[in-house]
Amino acid sequence: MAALTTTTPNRISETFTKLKSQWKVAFIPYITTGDPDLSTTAEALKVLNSCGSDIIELGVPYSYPLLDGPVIRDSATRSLARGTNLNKVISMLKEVIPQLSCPITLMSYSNPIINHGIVNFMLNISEAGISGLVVPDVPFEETQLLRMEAAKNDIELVLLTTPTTTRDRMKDIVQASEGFVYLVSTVGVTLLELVSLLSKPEHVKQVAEWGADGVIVGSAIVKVFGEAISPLQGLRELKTFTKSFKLALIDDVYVVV
Ligand SMILES: O=P(O)(O)OC[C@@H](O)[C@@H](O)c1c[nH]c2ccccc12
Repeated sequence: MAALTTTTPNRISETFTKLKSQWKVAFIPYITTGDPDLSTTAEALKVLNSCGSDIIELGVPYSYPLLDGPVIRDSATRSLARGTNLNKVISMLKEVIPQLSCPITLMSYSNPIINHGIVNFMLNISEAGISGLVVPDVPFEETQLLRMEAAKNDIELVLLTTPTTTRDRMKDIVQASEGFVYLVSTVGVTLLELVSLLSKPEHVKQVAEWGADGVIVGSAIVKVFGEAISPLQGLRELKTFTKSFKLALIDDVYVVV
């Protein structure tokens, strides 16, 4: 049982330590579970894994994804319309994660977690092989219970900051966050600039050159499935797309200071 093992080889923090020692920047694609359907998500995870993703961020669809942009919001709506729920997500992950070599971070709004029960949720995702968790709608001050239950199950709880987070609060968040600290580039003008920036491989490269330890690409990847004429076509495009992003990050040597 994963929850009881003392050494989890696939910790997010270990992945970053390894990449940093090689002067590499983590490539982290985001996809929404169940869009277009759960079996395609399972295949997409295998494609992302085999194309060199360092970590994969997987979204649990939610009906009020207030912190998401239009592309991810639409993909959550499509997924929920197909009947995706947390139990189905967990069962799918139990099957697929053993076939992957990169760690998976789950992204879920607080509501599905609370409905499932926090204690059960952490136990179940840990048993499924999940390594990290992002809960974007819980303010840092209210993350204590989540952090405690995550720690019991060897799940790294990733905390978020934004460009407007005060210095003092940011210090506390950086100290408490596990795996990595998620700098959300989605406030005001920064939002528009950075979101549009991260839609092409060269943009990812630019962010890496600014000194980030990793880059997360969500909307641009999710769009591939939204626009594909079939799940199979979506998977094909996902492959090409992921390879081009990954290539942009490895075709140069970065010195991150
Ligand atoms: O879509 P972008 O701009 O490429 O960024 C990834 C981001 O969408 C993903 O990590 C994410 C999905 N849902 C979120 C909620 C809050 C913050 C971040 C997220």
